[in-house]
Amino acid sequence: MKNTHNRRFSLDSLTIEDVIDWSLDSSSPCSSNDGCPTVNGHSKRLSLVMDLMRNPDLALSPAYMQQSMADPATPGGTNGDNMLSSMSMVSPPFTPSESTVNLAAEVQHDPEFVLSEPRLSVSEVQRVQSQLEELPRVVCESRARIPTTSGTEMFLHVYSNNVDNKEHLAIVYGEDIHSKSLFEARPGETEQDRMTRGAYTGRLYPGRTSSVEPKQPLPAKSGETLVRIHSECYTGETAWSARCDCGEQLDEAARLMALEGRGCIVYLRQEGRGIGLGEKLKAYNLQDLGADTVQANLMLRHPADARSFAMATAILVDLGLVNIRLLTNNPDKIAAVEGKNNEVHVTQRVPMVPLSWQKKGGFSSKEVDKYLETKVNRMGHLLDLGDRM
Ligand SMILES: Nc1nc2c(ncn2[C@@H]2O[C@H](COP(=O)(O)OP(=O)(O)OP(=O)(O)O)[C@@H](O)[C@H]2O)c(=O)[nH]1
Repeated sequence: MKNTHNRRFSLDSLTIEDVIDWSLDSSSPCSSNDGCPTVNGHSKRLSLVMDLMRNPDLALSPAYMQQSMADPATPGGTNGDNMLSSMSMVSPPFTPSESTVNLAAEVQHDPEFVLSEPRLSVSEVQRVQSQLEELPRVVCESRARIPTTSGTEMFLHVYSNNVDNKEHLAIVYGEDIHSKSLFEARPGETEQDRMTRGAYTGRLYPGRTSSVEPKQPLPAKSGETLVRIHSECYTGETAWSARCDCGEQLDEAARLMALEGRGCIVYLRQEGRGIGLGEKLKAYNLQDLGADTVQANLMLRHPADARSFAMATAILVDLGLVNIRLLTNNPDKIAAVEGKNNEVHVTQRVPMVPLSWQKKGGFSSKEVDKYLETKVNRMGHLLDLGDRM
């Protein structure tokens, strides 16, 4: 194995706090406070640092080194804006920036490249992300009552936001949970418009003319709402995959909320832990070739987990769900969803134990065993493997 150490733009001696201080330092040439252009509210320099922290192996790229070391304030230095002007204005956790993808491709074609583990763990990266990320602005565009095949009804909420163009969702159990942004009056709208987009109290029925029911709306229930923050998984939820337990987790969350008569599943469109379905399928092939889920992502030049949960925090705030019981085994998700300014408070973690482990049905496969083992051993998930693996 070739030694690539001396080719690195070294973060080795820096702590995460050093990196944050450096990128936020208002006396440095490209900070957010001195008029330097910004990306998604952060200084461009900070965005570079975030790219590097998500994928530290970018530092192995000569192009990355050249560009990231270039200082716009240094005479003769490359103007960082040239590179950064090609960066997507969309938050990297949701849509990887062009520059990241291109640089990653270059690393891959570097004959001297040797795959190495990230120097910052997943939880460290997510802690930094949650400290830095501003909450996106979200608007609930519409909602509708959905009777479900289990006999329970829920209200499906569709959100837009100022960060990406995906339709993130909230699946809401309980008529008293209302979206602030949905119910806000919009200029020029009629009662019919309000009912059509779902900004009504009570139930719709043929001939109804007012968005507000004559009787008082239900008093808001206090207490801590059961919440699941779920990331899209086409394979596990729609294509019957036994490689992961995503479908089972979604069904189980819905069942528990139906039992309580109240709850919310925030459904984020960050397929494959944020890398997208096409890349996830490549990761599956690498897993069949012997890699675990973390290694497969890294081999494809993606972070082990490319997700952000700031969107979920913003949606929960919009729904007024600020004290929650969170269904998860992922400690990083708890830290991330609480938000930069503790906008949401997780009062309790409710574990998600596979149904087959509880002897309550479910399914088993050697692939899901490996998937769960990797979550526990490599990503710090809070599941007791016992003597299963
Ligand atoms: N990259 C990648 N993503 C996967 C793989 N298997 C499942 N996923 C994705 O992982 C995500 C599952 O996330 P969640 O179930 O919301 O959350 P979690 O972080 O695993 O933690 P829990 O809340 O404990 O379930 C979905 O986006 C899946 O598409 C895999 O092998 N590789």
